[in-house]
Amino acid sequence: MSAILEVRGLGKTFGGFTALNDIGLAVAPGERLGLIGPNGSGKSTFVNCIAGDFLNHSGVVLFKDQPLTGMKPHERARLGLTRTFQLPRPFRSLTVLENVAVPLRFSVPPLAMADAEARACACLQLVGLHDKARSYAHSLTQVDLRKLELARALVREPALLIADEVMAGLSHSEVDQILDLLFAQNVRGTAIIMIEHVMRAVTAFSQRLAVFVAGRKIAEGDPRTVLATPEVEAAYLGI
Ligand SMILES: Nc1ncnc2c1ncn2[C@@H]1O[C@H](COP(=O)(O)OP(=O)(O)OP(=O)(O)O)[C@@H](O)[C@H]1O
Repeated sequence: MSAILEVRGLGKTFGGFTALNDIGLAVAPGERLGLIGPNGSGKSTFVNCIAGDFLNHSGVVLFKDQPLTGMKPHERARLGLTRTFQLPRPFRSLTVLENVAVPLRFSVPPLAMADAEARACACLQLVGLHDKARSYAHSLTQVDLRKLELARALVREPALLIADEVMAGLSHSEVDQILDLLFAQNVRGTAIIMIEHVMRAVTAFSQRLAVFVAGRKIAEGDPRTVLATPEVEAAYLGI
């Protein structure tokens, strides 16, 4: 099969500022791709353009060979392209289970409540939150909020998940929990783009690495090779 995601010539400006400049990137089905770059290099803007939260000013995004132009985020999610947000956005007054069931209630066709809850339960089992299913989202710890954010993105069994800094601020062992969870989901067939500043996690996880600096992709390929290139060392690691 061809790439599950193919981005060609993607550009995004904010007023006169160019946040993304002619980005091309492809992800294979089931692949684990790391996307790194300094603060402000355009990683989240890239995610927002792919997920449909931002309108790109040039270029095209193809998912399963279909151009996504004009499609809203929920329509892209229905196709199997989901993302997490850097700051988890649960419905704080709903329970953990209700939060995960909600996307299924609005799927096409919508699932009945009992079916949605059964699938949500299975997903909570996968991310290790099943014992907190009846807790309210506002009562969760940071790591559990990240797991809930992931569960909400994973409950539809997406073909591609974009995990945008899901490990920020977590302890060493909490990072390992999230890594295990992402590896397990990848084994189930989901391609994953990991955007992360936690370098040990992104290098352990990624089969391929892409590096953004100032809105441009400056390197892409095998992680070791990419990290050893002088341009990446200079621009990203500040060496
Ligand atoms: N809505 C917006 N309006 C104006 N400028 C924006 C907007 N969103 C992002 N930018 C700018 O675009 C650039 C890229 O930001 P972006 O958040 O994509 O970077 P990033 O690589 O994800 O950074 P970080 O690692 O800190 O999350 C930054 O200079 C940022 O200030």
